[in-house]
Amino acid sequence: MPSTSFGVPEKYKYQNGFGSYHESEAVDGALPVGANSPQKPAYGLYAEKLSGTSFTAPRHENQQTWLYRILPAAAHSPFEPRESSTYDTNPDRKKLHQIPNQLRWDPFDLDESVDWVHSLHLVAGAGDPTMKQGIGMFIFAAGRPMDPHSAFYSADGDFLIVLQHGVLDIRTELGHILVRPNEICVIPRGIRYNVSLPHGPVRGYILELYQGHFQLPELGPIGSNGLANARDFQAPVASFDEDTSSSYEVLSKFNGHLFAATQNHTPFDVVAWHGLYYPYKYDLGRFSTIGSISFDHPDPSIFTVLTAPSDHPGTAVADFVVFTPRWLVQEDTFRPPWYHRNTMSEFMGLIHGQYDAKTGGGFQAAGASLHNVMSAHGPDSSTHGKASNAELKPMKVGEGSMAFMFESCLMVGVTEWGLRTCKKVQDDYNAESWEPLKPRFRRPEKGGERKMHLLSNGNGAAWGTS
Ligand SMILES: O=C(O)Cc1cc(O)ccc1O
Ligand SMILES: [Fe+2]
Repeated sequence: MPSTSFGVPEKYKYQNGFGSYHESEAVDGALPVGANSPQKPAYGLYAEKLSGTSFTAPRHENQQTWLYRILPAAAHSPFEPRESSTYDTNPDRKKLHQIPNQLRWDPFDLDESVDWVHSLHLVAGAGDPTMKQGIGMFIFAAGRPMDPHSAFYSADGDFLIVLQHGVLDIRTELGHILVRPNEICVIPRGIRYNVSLPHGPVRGYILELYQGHFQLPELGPIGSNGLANARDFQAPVASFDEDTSSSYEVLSKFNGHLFAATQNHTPFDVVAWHGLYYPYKYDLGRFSTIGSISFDHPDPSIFTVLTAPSDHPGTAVADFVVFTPRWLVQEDTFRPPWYHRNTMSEFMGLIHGQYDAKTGGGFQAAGASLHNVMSAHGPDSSTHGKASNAELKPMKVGEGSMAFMFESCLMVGVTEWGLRTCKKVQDDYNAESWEPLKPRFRRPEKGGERKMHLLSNGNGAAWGTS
């Protein structure tokens, strides 16, 4: 296999940029010039359009891609239902338990017996893919490559894949993506792909977005750079096979159910493509983290990598937020997150290391937690004890660690699998985390003890205290 100068195989070349118009041809001249659908596309290819938004979506949201392929995707037998009694990603509302409890899961097991398609477990979600509304949160754990003569797609939404263990070799219609530790990958609705596992078992989390697409958050006063920079997102280059004589299976996740169709040609026959609708990956190590350099703990929205907005500005159906290694330098500040109850729901996972708000040991890599709408939470008792007495010198937290959050404006329900079948829910979460907190209130002996922080002249306080 040809290699680049860095030893990375040629097939894993990428084009850089988020939301960028990209074009790629594996054979010179395969992309038509100045037109999308010529009467006879070059080399006898078929032109096929793949739309990720309605045709008439506003220009800044519009995402369409033109594919030039050996045979159109439509050339297959009718889809048949598959494994309907066992395939368990169906997000039917009746199966979701909406409960106010704080939930935490022990690390999910690796499962070497299944491939990618059968590795998907819906843990929690809200909404309904048939209405193109809401989200699904999945755990995946697989140990077998997909049959190389198969391709999978989800008609339900975009997959944001957060890899926790192993390496994913994803062959998509638009080219290859190698997802390595600490990387995430987005595969938009409808794109067909095959997952093989070059380094053995894999495990991780998926946020499926039933509505819209992910975008970079606004930067506001931060300015034009910072957080996830557009240039660090990588899309594949065109790469194709020519097999038109053996049998392939196309698997579809359609409203959470599995369907299969057969065809006598490879689904990976796209010789060239151009457009705005494509899969991409991002290395979380490239996230340029921003924080307070004076006092107080800022909202975690400053850690947003990608956001999927609702119709209401500033309110996300899903934010993907990362807690990266970072310096904390705030003066006179309780540095971990404050105790809080939020209108948004928060599903958290840990890729590796230790999350600085939960040092009690119960939140582990490959585990998860859910703090639903208005469910009270915050640092566990051990973290509170340490942080309220810590010497406030500059301190690096999260070294070697990567925690993340799927935050949503929607109330999230937990599936039967998430609540019971997986057998990972911790029954001592509250008892270990917050119930041990002791009252610390004491009445002032005389006068007040109102303090102003170091940077203020204190005038405001002086009027109100003795
Ligand atoms: O609950 C959590 O650990 C996530 C979180 C982190 C933070 O810094 C502020 C608020 C918040 O919900
Ligand atoms: Fe929180």
